[in-house]
Amino acid sequence: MAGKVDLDGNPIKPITICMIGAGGFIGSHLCEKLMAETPHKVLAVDVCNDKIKHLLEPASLAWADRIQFHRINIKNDSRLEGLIKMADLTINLAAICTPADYNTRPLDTIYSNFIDALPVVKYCSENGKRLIHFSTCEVYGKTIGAFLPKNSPLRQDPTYYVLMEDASPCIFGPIEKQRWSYACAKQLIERLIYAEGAENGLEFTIVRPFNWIGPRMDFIPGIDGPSEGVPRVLACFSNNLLRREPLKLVDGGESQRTFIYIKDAIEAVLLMIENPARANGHIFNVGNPNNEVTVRQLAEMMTQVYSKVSGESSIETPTIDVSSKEFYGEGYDDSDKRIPDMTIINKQLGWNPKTSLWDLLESTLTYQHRTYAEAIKQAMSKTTAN
Ligand SMILES: NC(=O)c1ccc[n+]([C@@H]2O[C@H](COP(=O)([O-])OP(=O)(O)OC[C@H]3O[C@@H](n4cnc5c(N)ncnc54)[C@H](O)[C@@H]3O)[C@@H](O)[C@H]2O)c1
Ligand SMILES: O=C(O)[C@H]1O[C@H](OP(=O)(O)OP(=O)(O)OC[C@H]2O[C@@H](n3ccc(=O)[nH]c3=O)[C@H](O)[C@@H]2O)[C@H](O)[C@@H](O)[C@@H]1O
Repeated sequence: MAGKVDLDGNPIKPITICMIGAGGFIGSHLCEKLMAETPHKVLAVDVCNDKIKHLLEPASLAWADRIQFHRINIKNDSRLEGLIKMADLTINLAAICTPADYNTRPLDTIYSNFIDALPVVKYCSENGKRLIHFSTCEVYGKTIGAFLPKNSPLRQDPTYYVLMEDASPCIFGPIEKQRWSYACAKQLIERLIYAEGAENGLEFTIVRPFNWIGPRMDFIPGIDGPSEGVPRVLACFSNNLLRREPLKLVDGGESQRTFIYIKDAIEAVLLMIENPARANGHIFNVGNPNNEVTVRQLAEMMTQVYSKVSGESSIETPTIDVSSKEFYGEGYDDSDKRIPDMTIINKQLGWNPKTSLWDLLESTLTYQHRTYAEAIKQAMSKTTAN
């Protein structure tokens, strides 16, 4: 670790990071990376710490004096400002960020993604502290191409679908499509942060993740989350595979996504942390443009990979179609296609994703099988016995 330099050859000084939402999927991987590979300290803020317990206990861990957990709900806790003041950098990950909530709990979604993020921005700005804020690729909404006639050759032209931080518009559906409550709240907090930078000199970086996936993402309903809960697609499909039930394709599974392995994405975040001069003032797409599939193709790949890692043959009807109204309820809508432009992150940080979709699914589904298969079997046999 000693002697590590940044991208411009300057020595990297150890810093203290206030990480809000550290107990979630991305936070847990970022904490792991910071503890294992850097000298930085983390003040980990979250309402729960299940996903980082292995980094907090036992006290004999090599990094024990570099990570502290603070159980704080940022909605209403006066300790937050003190922690931000103690740190050199604040990273805000806290948010409601599962699509099943956007149309069913739009108020909680807007409060979580905008109102609750406001004091964090304000404390950073007032105290002259650097902020890395987690936004989302959903701020782009739908592509321009989605509005072209179905048979238009322009749909094949990247100008109409590649998403660029400094050029693409943000295209959301009507207000009654409450799906967009999340994207709209994230867009407004981005604009506020940008304005704090322009008017008050806030040093900020905004991250727009494009479907980061991997171990510890969300929960498996009925095992480590509510039975009726609907997590993001990786956990939904994992749950179906573990229970040997068909994977549900919403509205035909035609939407397209690019998936990136969490470990590749965390490398990009570490570069932002350790290269402030190159990251400040920028908005970065972080995704893998080479890993594009339709949701239907994702279901087929996951079925094949799960069969390989579990040694179980796949079921006779591996997928079924469901309507979005049935699956998510009234007010759902969808992004059609998400290809990140990589120009800015390449130029500023020289970063590129590495892991193919096949490889990332193999390591992730190996983890899902190892972590949950036994618990699911037991839960299912209990249900049958009752
Ligand atoms: N995973 C992705 O691919 C992805 C994609 C786009 C954007 N993002 C953004 O990245 C961030 C992190 O996402 P994630 O996938 O790790 O989600 P996550 O739900 O696993 O983590 C969010 C964490 O924030 C905590 N949190 C929420 N509200 C809080 C509050 N009021 N006080 C304290 N803690 C609170 C939660 O307990 C949770 O541990 C979010 O802002 C999300 O919008 C993630
Ligand atoms: O990950 C991201 O980059 C962003 O996008 C996600 O949104 P989305 O990709 O729509 O969410 P998923 O739940 O992962 O769904 C992906 C697609 O799979 C479909 N789906 C989901 C679950 C399922 O069981 N079946 C199914 O067909 C959805 O309708 C959607 O088209 C979430 O909004 C955020 O976590 C994040 O901001």
